[in-house]
Amino acid sequence: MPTSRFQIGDTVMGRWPGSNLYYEVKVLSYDNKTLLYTVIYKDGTELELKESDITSLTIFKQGVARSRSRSRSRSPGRPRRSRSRSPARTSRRSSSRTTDVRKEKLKEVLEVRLTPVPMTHENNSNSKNEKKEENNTANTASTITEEKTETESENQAGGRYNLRRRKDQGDGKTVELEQKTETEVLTQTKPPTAIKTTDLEFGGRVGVFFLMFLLPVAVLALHILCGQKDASLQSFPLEIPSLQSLWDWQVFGIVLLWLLFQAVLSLLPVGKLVEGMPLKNGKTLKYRINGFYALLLTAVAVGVAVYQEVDLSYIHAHFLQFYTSALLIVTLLSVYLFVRSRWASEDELAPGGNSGYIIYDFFMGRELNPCIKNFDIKFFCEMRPGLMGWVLINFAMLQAEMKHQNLENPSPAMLLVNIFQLLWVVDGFWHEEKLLTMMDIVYDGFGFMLTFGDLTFVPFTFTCQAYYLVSHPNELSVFWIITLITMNGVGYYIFRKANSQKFAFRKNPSDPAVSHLKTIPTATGKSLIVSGLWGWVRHPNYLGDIIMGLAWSLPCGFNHLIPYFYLIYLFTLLVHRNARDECQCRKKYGSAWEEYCKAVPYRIFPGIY
Ligand SMILES: NC(=O)C1=CN([C@@H]2O[C@H](COP(=O)(O)OP(=O)(O)OC[C@H]3O[C@@H](n4cnc5c(N)ncnc54)[C@H](OP(=O)(O)O)[C@@H]3O)[C@@H](O)[C@H]2O)C=CC1
Ligand SMILES: CC(C)CCC[C@@H](C)[C@H]1CC=C2C3=C(CC[C@@]21C)[C@@]1(C)CC[C@H](O)C(C)(C)[C@@H]1CC3
Repeated sequence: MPTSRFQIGDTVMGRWPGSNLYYEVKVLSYDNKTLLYTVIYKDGTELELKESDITSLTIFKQGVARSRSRSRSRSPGRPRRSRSRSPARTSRRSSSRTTDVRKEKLKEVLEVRLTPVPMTHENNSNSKNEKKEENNTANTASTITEEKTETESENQAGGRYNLRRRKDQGDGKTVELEQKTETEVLTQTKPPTAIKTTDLEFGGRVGVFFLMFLLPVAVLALHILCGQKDASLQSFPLEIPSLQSLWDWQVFGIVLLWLLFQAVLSLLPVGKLVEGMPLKNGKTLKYRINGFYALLLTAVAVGVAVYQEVDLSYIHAHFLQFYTSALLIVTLLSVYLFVRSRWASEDELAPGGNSGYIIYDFFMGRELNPCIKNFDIKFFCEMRPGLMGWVLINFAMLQAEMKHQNLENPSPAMLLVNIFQLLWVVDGFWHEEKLLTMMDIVYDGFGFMLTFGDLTFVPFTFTCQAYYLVSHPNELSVFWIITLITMNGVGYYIFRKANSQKFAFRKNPSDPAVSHLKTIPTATGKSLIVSGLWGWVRHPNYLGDIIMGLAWSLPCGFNHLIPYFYLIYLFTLLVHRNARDECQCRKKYGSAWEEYCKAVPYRIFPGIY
């Protein structure tokens, strides 16, 4: 009969899963069967820990004192080796790695896997920055991170991997790893088993099956409605196009050339090379951040084409054919992605697209970062052809409007829609690097949903206001123009300020631009901003985006609902995304998140819970 070393009620130091940080915890109970202690952290989080992840207060203090004196006596020339629990930190490391560093990285990755959510948005923080943020939690946490010597770290490694969350948070994803010594981990030939997706989104298999047909049909319906004289929803379906009119080989060729052109631009050796977030296998992919240059070069190419009297209104005249061509490419690409994922190692699979159900996994995407050599197909599709295509199509609609309505200059409504959306796209490319830390890149697989979203949904629905205005002119008074410019400006300010503030804070909380902000410390060492925009609502960046979305639709007037499609989509997507993100934050930050929710009760809209 095993006996426990620590007693119920004892205050001891417990390791936080996925880290080298020790916190003061209270022992709540001991399970003789699993040999696990249930402990409660000061922030209220309850976890199950192994005995080897618990140490008594006295031994812990002696250990810290010993390692401090050791670090003091270290020769000044020898670099201090600091270990991180953050996957982001590793992204700054030199690409020529030593075996030691690789080992350490693998350990970190394994540690990170123990965290309830296999992702982090923290980006490129260096050890100094991270340390600063940890200091925010100094009142609750003690860290031996900096003081650890290599031998100590490695000795400890053996017992580090099976910290277990006390409660499965209901996400159905495995958060437990078998205990392995570091040597076992490094010499194993097979990567650890991938997390199986059991918690299905979007209504599961049946839901995604219908979505897969509904989405393309909905976009088609939107086109038909936007393009026909009477764009009211009641008049649907009026002008159903013949099957023949949906296809044109020349258009298909143009779409292929566009994709190729954007792919070549993305490979140009201009712009900085940055490392993405560490993958499960410990590797990081390198990305060339040259989207802004690619946008400029695309603008030059389009300028030259217009100068050569290429009639861009061709895009308007063949809009449906462009859509069907893109849809065919999306379908073929999704099949390719699904088939190639059969050869992907389990480690390369996305946590959300590995249910074992073909339809579901095809839709959600099995592989996280499908690459051809160094070319990350997902990262490319997410930003390049769709976003650039959006701006190009808008411009083509502007030309089509002048042609169809015999105008010498584009209408103010068309100009506003073009300028507002161009500003957003330029902003996206200017901050392209930040995309690397987003949920879509770090967490979601690349399947039909994202390929469809990136290559057809973005260019063919985000352009619906401009498409609508070609055949539905709307006069705008000066008052309206000023109101819309102000609205877009306010939305953009909130969107940009909130995103930049969070990014700067995650990078370096002591940055003078953000150091004045009030924060709530969390047990993970990261803090949550609780003042300024992030103290107003819990997702101010979404609010800014929605205000902009409204300013993009209002220029089309109030005659029809159809130009408000983007706003309705954005609202639905961001409300769903907010719920998804909050669920993950609750798991990541436990009671600190609850405290944040109490301090900032509104989700996206001020005054609305
Ligand atoms: N137009 C469109 O189609 C779409 C636009 N977008 C836009 O993209 C942008 C990014 O969106 P998205 O990635 O979804 O979400 P966020 O940029 O809001 O990222 C959410 C993460 O931020 C961190 N966080 C949350 N609250 C706080 C806080 N108080 N203090 C510090 N960190 C906090 C958490 O991660 P951690 O703590 O781990 O850092 C959380 O997981 C938004 O502006 C959105 O509007 C997004 C989707 C579609
Ligand atoms: C119902 C559809 C299939 C859903 C598709 C959703 C996608 C179109 C969007 C999901 C998140 C996106 C983002 C951008 C584009 C649209 C998609 C892919 C974004 C890259 C655009 C540029 C911005 O600056 C951004 C903030 C980086 C956006 C991030 C999210």
